[in-house]
Amino acid sequence: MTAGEQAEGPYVVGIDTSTQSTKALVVDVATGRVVASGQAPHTVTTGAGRESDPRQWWGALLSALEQCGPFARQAAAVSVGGQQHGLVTLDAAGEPVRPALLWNDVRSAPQARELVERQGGAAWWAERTGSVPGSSFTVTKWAWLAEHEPEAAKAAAAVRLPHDYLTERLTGEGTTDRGDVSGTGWWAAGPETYDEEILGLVGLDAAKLPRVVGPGEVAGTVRGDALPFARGTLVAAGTGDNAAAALGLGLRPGTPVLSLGTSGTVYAVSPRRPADPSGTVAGFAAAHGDWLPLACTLNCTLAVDRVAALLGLDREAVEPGGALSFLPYLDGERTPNLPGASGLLTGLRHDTSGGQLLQAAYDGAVYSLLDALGLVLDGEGDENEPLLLIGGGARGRAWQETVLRLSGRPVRVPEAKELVALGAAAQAAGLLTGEDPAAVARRWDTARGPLLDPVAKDHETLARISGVLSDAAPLLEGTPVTD
Ligand SMILES: Nc1ncnc2c1ncn2[C@@H]1O[C@H](COP(=O)(O)OP(=O)(O)O)[C@@H](O)[C@H]1O
Ligand SMILES: O=C(CO)[C@@H](O)[C@H](O)COP(=O)(O)O
Repeated sequence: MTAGEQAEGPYVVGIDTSTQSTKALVVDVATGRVVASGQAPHTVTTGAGRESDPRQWWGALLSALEQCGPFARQAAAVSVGGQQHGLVTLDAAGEPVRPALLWNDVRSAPQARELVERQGGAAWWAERTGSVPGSSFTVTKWAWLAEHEPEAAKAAAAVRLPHDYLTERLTGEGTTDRGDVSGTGWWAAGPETYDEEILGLVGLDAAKLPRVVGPGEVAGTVRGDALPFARGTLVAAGTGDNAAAALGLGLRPGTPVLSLGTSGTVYAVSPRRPADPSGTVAGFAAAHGDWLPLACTLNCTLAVDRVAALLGLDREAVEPGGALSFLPYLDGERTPNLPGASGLLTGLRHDTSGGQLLQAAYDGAVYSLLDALGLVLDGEGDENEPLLLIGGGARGRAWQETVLRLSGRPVRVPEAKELVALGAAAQAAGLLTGEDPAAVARRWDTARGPLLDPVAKDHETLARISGVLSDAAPLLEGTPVTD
C-alpha cells in the first residue's frame, strides 16, 4: 500500500499454493486493494516422478505471510487455493507418509489406462465423474501407490489434496471443497458425493477422505496462537487453483480463460455438467456452483523457458518464419493424452534460426490449448469475446503474440497478477459479507486490463502442427515412464 492510500478493511488473506511457489495476498474487503503480499518457492523432484514434501508448502506459506508484515494477523478470514490433483498421504499423527505425488507426475499412466478399461470405459468415467482419468488424477496416483508402495498406502490414515493439507493445518479439521474434489476421480458428479464403487475399485476407505465443505460454508477457524493468523480467524473452504482463478476473475459463463503457468489451462464456467468421453475436457465443478470444463497441458512456461535456455536465448528472442513444428512435450503430455511422449521437432533447415526454433516451441505449447477451446466452450460463448490471458506467462510479449496469432481472437490481459490468490481472497471475503465470491471479484474489478486487438489467424501453422501430430502418432506414444 502506498503512503496516503486508505484501506477501509476488514482484511482477508488469499493463498495460492501452486506447483512452483506459494503466494499470499492481504486484501482489503471493501476495495479489493492488495495491501501486502509475499511469495516463497517450492522444490519439485526431477527425473521420472514429480514430488514435493507437503511440509515445504507449509514452510512456504509461513514465509509468504511473514513477508506481509503485521497485516496477516489482522485478517478476519483466510482461504487457500492450490495446485489440483496431488496425492497427499498422512499418518495418524497428521505427518506425511511420503512426499506428495503431483498433478504432472505421469508414472500412473498405466494405472489410468487400466482403471478406464476395467471399469466401464471412457464414456462411463466421463458421465460418472465428469472426466476420463489420466495420470494427473488423484485416483490413478492412489492406484500407483497401492501397487508400487503398498506399505505407504497401508500407512495412510488420511488422504488429502494440497489445498486440503494446508487448510487442515490451520483448522485442525480434514476438509476439502466441491471444486478440488471434482478433480480426484473418486467424486460422483451427478449426486455430488464420494463414489463408493470407484473407491472400492482402488481399495480406499472413504473414512480417510476429508469432509466436502459446501459453497459459502466455513471450513473452520484458526485453531492455535502460534499460527500466522489470530486464533478464531475464519477459514473458507478453499479450492483448486483453476477454480480459484475463475472466482478471482468473477468469471461468467461463455468467457474463456487461458492460463499460462507451470501447467497450461483453458477453461470457462458453464451451467451444464460436462462429460467429454474423449478425455480432452475435464469436467470439474466450479467452487461456488456451476461447472468448470477445462483442458490442461503439462508443458507450458517451464518447457518453453527450457528451450530458450538450451538455445542460450532470452525468452522474448523469438523470430518469425521457417516451417518448423515443435511439439515441446518435455514432460510427456496430457492434452493430447501422450504421457510417454518426449519433445519432437520437424522442419529444421540450414537457415533456421534459434529464434524461429524458440517461436516454434511457443506455437506447439499454445496449439494444444487452443485446439481444446472449442470442446471446452461446447457451443457457448461468442468468437469475438476476448480470451482472458492469465498466469506468469501472460506477462510475456512472445506468449501474448503467439496466442493472438494462433487464436485470431481479441485477448485481454488482466493487470492483477495473482488471480488464484485473489480468488481465494474473494472466497474469504464472501464469508464475511455473504456475497458470491465471483460477485466480490467483479466488485473489485479484478479482470481489468488492456485489450489486445485480434490479428489474422495463422491457419498455416495450425495445420502444420496438426499434421505432425497425426503423422508422428506412433513416435509420440513413446515409452511409459517408470522409476
Ligand atoms: N515476464 C514473464 N514473461 C514470460 N513468462 C513469465 C514471466 N514471468 C513469469 N513467467 C513464467 O511464469 C511461470 C510461473 O507462472 P505461475 O502462473 O506463477 O506458475 P504456477 O502458478 O504454475 O507455479 C514461470 O515458469 C515463468 O516461466
Ligand atoms: O492439473 C491441473 C489442472 O487440472 C493444473 O492446472 C494444476 O492445478 C497445477 O497448476 P499450476 O501450478 O500450473 O498453477
